[in-house]
Amino acid sequence: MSNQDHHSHWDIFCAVVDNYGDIGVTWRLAKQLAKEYGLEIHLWVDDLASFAHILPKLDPNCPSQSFEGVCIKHWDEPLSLAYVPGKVLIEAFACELPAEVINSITALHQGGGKVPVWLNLEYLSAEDWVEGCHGLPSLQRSGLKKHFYFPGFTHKTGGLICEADLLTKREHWQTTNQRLDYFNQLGLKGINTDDTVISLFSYETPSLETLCQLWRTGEQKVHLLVPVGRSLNSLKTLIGDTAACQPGQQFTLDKLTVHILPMTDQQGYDRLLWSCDFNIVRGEDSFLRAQWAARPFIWHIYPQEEDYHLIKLEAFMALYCHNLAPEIAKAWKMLNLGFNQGAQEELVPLWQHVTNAHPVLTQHAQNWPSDALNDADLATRLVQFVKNS
Ligand SMILES: Cc1cn([C@H]2C[C@H](O)[C@@H](COP(=O)(O)OP(=O)(O)O[C@H]3O[C@@H](C)[C@H](O)[C@@H](O)[C@H]3O)O2)c(=O)[nH]c1=O
Repeated sequence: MSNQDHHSHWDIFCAVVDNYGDIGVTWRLAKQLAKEYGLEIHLWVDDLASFAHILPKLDPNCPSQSFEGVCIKHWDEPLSLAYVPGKVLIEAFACELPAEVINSITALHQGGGKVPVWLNLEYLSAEDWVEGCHGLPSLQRSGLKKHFYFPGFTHKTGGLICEADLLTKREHWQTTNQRLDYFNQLGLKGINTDDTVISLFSYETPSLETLCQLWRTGEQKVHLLVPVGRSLNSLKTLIGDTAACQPGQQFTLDKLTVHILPMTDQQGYDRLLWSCDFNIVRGEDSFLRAQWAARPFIWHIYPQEEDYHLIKLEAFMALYCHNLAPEIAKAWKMLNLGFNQGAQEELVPLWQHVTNAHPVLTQHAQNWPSDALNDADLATRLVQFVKNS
């Protein structure tokens, strides 16, 4: 037995492909495992500059630093920091692990040592096949075994990331009506109690032009809160040169006010979602956080080749609408599908339908988290999975 057998830490490797979803998901998981399970977590990230957008305190030039009980390490090539095998090795979203890591666990295996439980954390999907693939082993040429870990919405999958106290905190925030104070803290001006507030964190789509025109000419005052980033590219016809937009700016056009926000840390973004009447979210992590925010939302799913993402969208919508009144479910689904397909005028009646159904959709959104979580969240199931491995 080598000395390395005694290391109990977990390593999570994350390659930032584009956007913030890969790092967003792994950072949430790392924080939760450290806080709720007292685990020593090493989060290896190849792009610290991107990470700093959602963790502003991070120093992109520092190779090793700790926040919220997680040791964040720079994953460069060749690896400057030594990798020491721990209890668990997670490769996020099939990222290719560094050669040093593979060599190290292979040598350990060949020497008869105890190798880490090796998992590939997959993307979230509500499709049926996920249940059958969750947990399956894949035998590597080296003789090592890697398991596929699939997050999901049913009890036969790997579950969904949700911190133990999150829903209680969110409920307290909403019942004590902290949103106007929060908007003030963010420096947003002119939002009154009865105004409609919508957050926007999407990819580019012409649907936004149509919705903005609708909000502009409606009866109700609408505030659109837009963190700097890709959504702004779709607001050019509305507010002009969006490349020059700075956080803190706001543009009022008839009944619509667009507020440009800075990106905040994840806790700040959660609070934004909890504070809005409606959220437009994207990708994987903001999509899930909008569900925990218990408010109606549109999901702009990450586009994939041959429109595969639309299959994933349909699978989720079918699950989400399972016990929603059919007429409302139909309008909400068509609104989501249309938004993802860049629909324009067709969205107008759908938005109106969804707005009229806002109280029903909000009630539905409040019931959803317990249905989605089933018996346990992802971290709880993951810790159990490792114990059983
Ligand atoms: C707007 C905002 C977001 N965030 C966080 C929330 C999330 O953790 C993260 C955004 O991630 P997502 O919502 O998943 O959207 P994304 O588009 O950034 O990420 C995507 O990346 C692709 C590579 C993946 O394949 C997709 O599945 C998806 O995850 O940014 C903040 O922390 N502060 C902010 O102000």
